[in-house]
Amino acid sequence: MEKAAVQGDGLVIPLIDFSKFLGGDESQKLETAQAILKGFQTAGFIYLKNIPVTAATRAHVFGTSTKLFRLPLETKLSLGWTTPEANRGYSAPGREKVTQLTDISEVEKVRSSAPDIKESFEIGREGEPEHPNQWPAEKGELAGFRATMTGFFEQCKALHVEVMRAIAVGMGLEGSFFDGFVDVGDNTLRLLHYPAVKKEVFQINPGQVRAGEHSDYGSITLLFQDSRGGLQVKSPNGQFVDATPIEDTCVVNAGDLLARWSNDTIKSTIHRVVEPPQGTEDEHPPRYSIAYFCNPNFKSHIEALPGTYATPADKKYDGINSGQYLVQRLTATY
Ligand SMILES: O=C(O)CCC(=O)C(=O)O
Ligand SMILES: [Fe+2]
Repeated sequence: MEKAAVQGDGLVIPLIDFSKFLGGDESQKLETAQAILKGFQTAGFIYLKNIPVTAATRAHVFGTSTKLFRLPLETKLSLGWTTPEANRGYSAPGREKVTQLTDISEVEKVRSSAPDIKESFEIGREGEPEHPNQWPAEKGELAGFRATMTGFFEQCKALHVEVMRAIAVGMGLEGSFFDGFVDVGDNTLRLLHYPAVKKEVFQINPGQVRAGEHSDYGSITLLFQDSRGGLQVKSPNGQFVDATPIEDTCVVNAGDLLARWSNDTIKSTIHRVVEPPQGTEDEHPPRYSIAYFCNPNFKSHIEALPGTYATPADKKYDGINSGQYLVQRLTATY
């Protein structure tokens, strides 16, 4: 077995070679699927290496993301995020305060005390006439932006399908069990930029973070981080543990809807982004990351998966529509 990607305070996040699921023989496939499921059941997080999204593609997408955030604020604001139903476009620093709080007035209080130091840009599935993506003008540095991002969106969509196949195999279900639940690609590609920030900002306000603690909402999230660090995952004992970047890996975490779908046999674990651990300068350099939030098709009805309960009375949650669930969660956050 591979050395764990992260280990501390009772939290063990495995590092898993995904090529052994995609291209291995039957026993490698099964063993890898079981390791993936176990990672989601115990930590809620895994690191995958040897995924089909190449290092060159990832580097190109990060470079393109950097260019977007270099646009004048005014231009970015003209592409602004509008509604939870659309969930597309630009959010300026302080706009979204991710938190576990669902009471709007509580969220408001937290937001005004220490807003997240980040800006983001969300891209949804193409071909939804009611919710078009907010593309920047294809000129100068931004020429090719749309093609780059839609291409990456499709690759991540395919990776979601494959990770769900691994979960199905791990659970002893038909490998294709989830295919009809995830084939539409009702997912969100979020480009994230955490601007350079003076270290004293964190000293003056001990509650200051780059992104507040939260769990994700959907099935799984594919998270690509640069080499800066700062991502932390909450351990079963309640401490935040550094999820240190490992080159050429993708961090994958389970979201609340997958936890619910699995009757809480899979964990959706709290995480956040704080001041990076290292650095001798008086300012932290910017950090870029890319989160691809996967969801079951918005039309899907989500209720406890076969094998996750003994009798119907053991089902912890009522069935719920995937799209409605997501809009509910987003409404509480923005
Ligand atoms: O930037 C990161 O590393 C994490 C971002 C995140 O957790 C989120 O946007 O949900
Ligand atoms: Fe997250």
